[in-house]
This record gives sequence, C-alpha cells and structure tokens, in this order.
Amino acid sequence: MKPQLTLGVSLKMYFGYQQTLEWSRQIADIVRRHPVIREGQVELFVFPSLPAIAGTLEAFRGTSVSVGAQNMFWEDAGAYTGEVSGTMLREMGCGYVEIGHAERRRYFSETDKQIADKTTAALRNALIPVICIGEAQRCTAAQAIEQAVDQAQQALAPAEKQGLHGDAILAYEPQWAIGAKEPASADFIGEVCEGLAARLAENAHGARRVIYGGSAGPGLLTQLGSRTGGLFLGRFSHQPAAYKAILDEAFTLLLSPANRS
Ligand SMILES: O=C[C@H](O)COP(=O)(O)O
Repeated sequence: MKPQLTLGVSLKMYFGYQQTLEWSRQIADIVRRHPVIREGQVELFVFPSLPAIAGTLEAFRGTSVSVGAQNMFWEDAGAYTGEVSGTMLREMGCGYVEIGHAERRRYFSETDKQIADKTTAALRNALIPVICIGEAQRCTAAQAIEQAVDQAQQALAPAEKQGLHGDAILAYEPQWAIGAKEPASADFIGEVCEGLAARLAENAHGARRVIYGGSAGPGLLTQLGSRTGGLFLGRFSHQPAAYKAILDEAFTLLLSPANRS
C-alpha cells in the first residue's frame, strides 16, 4: 500500500556529529515501538549533515526510516571538489535527497536550472527527490499555488523529458514561514497543499506527494488532517518527545474513518 502520510526531518547544520547519532538512536527507538509503523502507511525520512550519513544509516538500520542528504551535485562523477554525487548516496543506502531548499537558494545562489539538474540526477540515481518550493513573500493561496506549480514544473521538466518518471516529493515551504515562531495558518497550508497536489497530478507519471514545511511541529498535522500529504520538519523535531507526539498524531489521523474508507 502506498504511504498516506510522509514525515521528513532535515537536521540542517544544527547538530554536532555525536549529537546527530544520539538523536537518531532515540528516534529509531521511538519508531521501532510506535504503533503507527504497523499501519504501514507512513513514509519516514531523515536528512543529517553529510559526514553523519553513514552513522545515521546504521542507527536506523532495521527501521522504516530512510536516510538521505540535504543536497547533492548534478553530475555523477568527476572533478567537482567538495561536491557529493547521487551515485555515492545511492551506493551508501540513501533513498531520498533534498533539492533546492530556500537556504541553498539564498546562501549559495542556487538557480532553477541547477535545481532541475539536481532533480534529474536524483531520479537518474533512483533517489526520491524532496524538492523544496514556496513563495518568498506572503501572498494569497492562489498566488502561492501558481508560484509553487511553476517551481515544481521547472524542477521536474528536464527529468520528465528524459523519461525519468520516478516518485518525487514536493515540500511546500513558504519562505517566510521557515525559521519562524509558528507555521503558516492551517487554512492557508491546506488550501495551497490541496491545490498544488491537484495541479501536479494532472500530467504526472510518477507519484507526486505534497508535504508542508516551515516551523511545523506538534499539533499541526491534527489541524491539517488529510489536507496535506505530511510534514517536512526542522527545529520542532529536535526533541524526541516532539517527534513522538507527531507520530501519535499521524496514528490518530490514519485511524480516522475518513482514511479508513
Ligand atoms: O527543512 C526544513 C524546513 O526548512 C523547516 O525548518 P523549520 O521548521 O526549522 O522552520
């Protein structure tokens, strides 16, 4: 059965090496015991810093949590000092990779073309790209949908032209809600995620799951219900208890009659 809810975490550059491994072990322990896993409809992934990927893979071995990178390069090998290929990520056992986060656009000047090339390289290497999209300034939900659809299509079009039709996750992250005190309102998120999912489903070959990120934490999934495909978590997953609370919400949501019919 395809997952009905996706819960991803990016640790960004917040944790040290040992701290990442300790957090991963604690989360692995929570996941192993949690009843939501028996439902089999939750897709879980974690993006640690690059040097911690091997240890994080080890910490989550035997669980349903996939590990991936926060970034990758668009070529598979060559003279690209400091970069990491999708080929190596795949070889290590990664299943996912984050592409085009707003912070990479802001601090490393990543362009739409580079994001599209990275998306293509991810799909070429059988990695599920988690493509970050979202408007820079507050706007209406209709305007946010248009901008997000445009960004998603730009990222995916070259891969689709090459016949790379693997699954992709679209992380809708309004840039003004990243690193904020609270997320966008549930009404706004729901409207954008639903609109975006409907538009992306129109011509897609592979599955296109839409999840929300930007100061998401405990309580949000319950407010959103089935209006989003899941959450892309940052700071508010740093406490293992908060992560467990979000899994509890996922469990309740998946057991609700609307999801059972
Ligand atoms: O990668 C995750 C998102 O940018 C959200 O981060 P945040 O929840 O810390 O705002």
